[in-house]
Amino acid sequence: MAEYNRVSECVGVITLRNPPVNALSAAVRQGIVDAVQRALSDPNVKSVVICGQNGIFCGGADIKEFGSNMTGHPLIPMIHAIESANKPVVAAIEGSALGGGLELALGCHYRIAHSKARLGLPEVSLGLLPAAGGSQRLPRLIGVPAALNLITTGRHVTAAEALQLGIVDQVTDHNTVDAAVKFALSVAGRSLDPRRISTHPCPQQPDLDALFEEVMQKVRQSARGAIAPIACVQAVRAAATLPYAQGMERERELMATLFTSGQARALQYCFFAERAVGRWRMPSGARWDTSKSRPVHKAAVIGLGTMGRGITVALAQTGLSVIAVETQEKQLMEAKQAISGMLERGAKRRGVAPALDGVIYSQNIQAVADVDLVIEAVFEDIALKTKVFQQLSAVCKPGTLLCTNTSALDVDQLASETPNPELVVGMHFFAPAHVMKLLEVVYGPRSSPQAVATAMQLGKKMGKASVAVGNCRGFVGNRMLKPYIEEAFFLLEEGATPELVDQALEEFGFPMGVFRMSDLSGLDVGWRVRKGDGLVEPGTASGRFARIRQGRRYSPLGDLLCEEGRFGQKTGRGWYQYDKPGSRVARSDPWLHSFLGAYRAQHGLVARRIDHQEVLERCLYALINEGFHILDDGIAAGPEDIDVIYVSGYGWPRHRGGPMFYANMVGLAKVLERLEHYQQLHPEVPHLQPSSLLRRLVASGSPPIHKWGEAIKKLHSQL
Ligand SMILES: C[C@H](O)[C@H](C)C(=O)SCCNC(=O)CCNC(=O)[C@H](O)C(C)(C)COP(=O)([O-])OP(=O)([O-])OC[C@H]1O[C@@H](n2cnc3c(N)ncnc32)[C@H](O)[C@@H]1OP(=O)([O-])[O-]
Repeated sequence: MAEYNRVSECVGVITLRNPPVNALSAAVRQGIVDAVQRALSDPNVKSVVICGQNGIFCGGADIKEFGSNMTGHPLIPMIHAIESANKPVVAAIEGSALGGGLELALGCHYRIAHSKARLGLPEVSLGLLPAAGGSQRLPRLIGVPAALNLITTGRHVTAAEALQLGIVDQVTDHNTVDAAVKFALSVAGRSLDPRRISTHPCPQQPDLDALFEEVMQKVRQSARGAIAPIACVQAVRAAATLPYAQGMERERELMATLFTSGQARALQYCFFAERAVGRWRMPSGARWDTSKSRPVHKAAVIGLGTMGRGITVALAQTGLSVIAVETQEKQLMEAKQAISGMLERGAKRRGVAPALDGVIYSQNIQAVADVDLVIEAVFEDIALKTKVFQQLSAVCKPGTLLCTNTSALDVDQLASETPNPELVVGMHFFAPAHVMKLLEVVYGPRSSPQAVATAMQLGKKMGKASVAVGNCRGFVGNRMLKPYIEEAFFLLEEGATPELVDQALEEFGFPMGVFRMSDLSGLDVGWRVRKGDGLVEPGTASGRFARIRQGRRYSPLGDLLCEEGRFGQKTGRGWYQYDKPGSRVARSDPWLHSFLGAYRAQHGLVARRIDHQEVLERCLYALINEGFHILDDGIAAGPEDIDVIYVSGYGWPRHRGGPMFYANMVGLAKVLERLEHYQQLHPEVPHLQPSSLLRRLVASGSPPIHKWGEAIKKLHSQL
């Protein structure tokens, strides 16, 4: 709701009250309408200030209302009534003014912001566009290019940048409401016509068509199938070419195409899923709100290879002091240089001083004796990691949390090498660790809730999307990736090409298909893991048993390429060819195509036509099916955990919501039917065998995704 007071005798102050972000719910909108009416009809009131309680102006329209029929006073006429008021209305912006919140402020005649405030129109990140006049008023206020940038990216700007752009009139370091009241007093009685943004013509832009063409091309390229960014460009074009009223009509039309779209639902699901994973819970019943994290003032990183360097930077950027340990002197010197460079570049981008002094380098593991938390990032070898954990147990002070950055090894096995297994968790970062958002916090059966709480808290502090998952081979992300990659290999055997498979996945929205991604990360990485799994035996890549390993279908295609030294970009040859080792532009390789032909002939395989639909169904449904096994095993607490992992760490297109959300959109019965179809065709492929949880969910009427949690609990209780 919105509260109304009169201060300084003649200033009406309207305070939005809807914790935690004063979202413009129906009650708040009605409260504003009533309060504005009171202020305008009170002869004692000369000017008005609008602000938000608890140091935040307004987080925009209430996203929770989008799922149901919108009721209450509409936003557009509410804002119009403020703009056309005959008394100056000043917005006092603290914390955030986002989406409808900024649109409300743009309807006011003046805007005062606190220096720490953030402003923006992030609707595009929810699959929408600024639909309360923002797409028409912002270009009129700050010009077309700047408005296009803010609206198509959805980025938040600082108060300083907002002042420079002309969005706000004043920035203060003091109490913003007081500053706004003082300002409101100073502008009482002034003409307001020049302050009604909607009445302004849009600043002329030379060569408008060329600008919009260029922006639309860029947006289409980066959108990868998302429709909202394109609609945002079209809405701003309306502002630049049409009178305000017609522009508003165009804004309304475009919003109508987006509001009920599957993409908007997927992106709003992601918004809430990213907040839901912070409310973690373990099968033991331990939860985020009943488990206290330990304070971490000092941390350490053991092993300064690529991952160790990125982790050190991510920790140092939080302001923590970090001990970075590397036993090899040459490696240590190289790491120091690399880390300093990353810290300086990061600080420059964020406009802050680099935290170089926060990192202490050492060759001696003794140096970590008094830290609160250690992250081990040495080479992915269980024997080496075990030795490091034994050394740490001997060196570290009591209570120090021992975390491993392993991407696939058994966290509980490492824990068993220490006297306090409850202090051991996995912190699985993704390369580059100081850039990639995702962090899998892996708990073993003996990890304490406090250890999980501390790792999750540290992840949040590093700005990571931290997801708590159980310990198993490959945890969640890599475990689901395995059947996805295997299906891609099988499709090559049956007639597909890397180009066809990658094109299907990239049109779906992935930044890179399986084979381009494999060339980037290096084919030898997967080869080493398959060797570790005992799947690769010398000389078994040909002959009758080449395509059956451990009792199931196996494709040695990747192994054969590695035996040829084709590791991908780093060798200039992989599934594609590259101009030279290290270059990134993939080109079709005739050698690879004739190799596939020869391989099929050798194994009596006849190539057949494979379409994009089959590629998507086999690769994505195999991945999703593993997701259901993971939910059934309790390794992930809910579908949101899996979806946040895939969207923030594996390139799953955000406008598709994530693998489990996508399965829900496609329909669980359809996913089950297609898996059964392919399983019949390929009985030697166990990962196509539908998960029993999927079967049971379909049998129980395919409940909507937000009901899966309770449905799974109920199904488990019936077992
Ligand atoms: C017509 C108009 O054109 C259109 C159509 C629109 O206006 S569309 C809407 C456009 N607005 C946005 O895109 C802004 C979205 N919000 C944010 O970016 C951030 O929230 C924040 C404002 C920067 C604060 O960050 P935070 O880190 O301090 O807290 P939090 O954990 O994120 O959020 C705290 C709690 O508030 C909830 N919440 C936040 N914003 C909300 C919103 N707009 N509606 C409903 N709930 C919201 C959130 O789910 C969480 O709930 P819970 O998990 O505790 O139950």
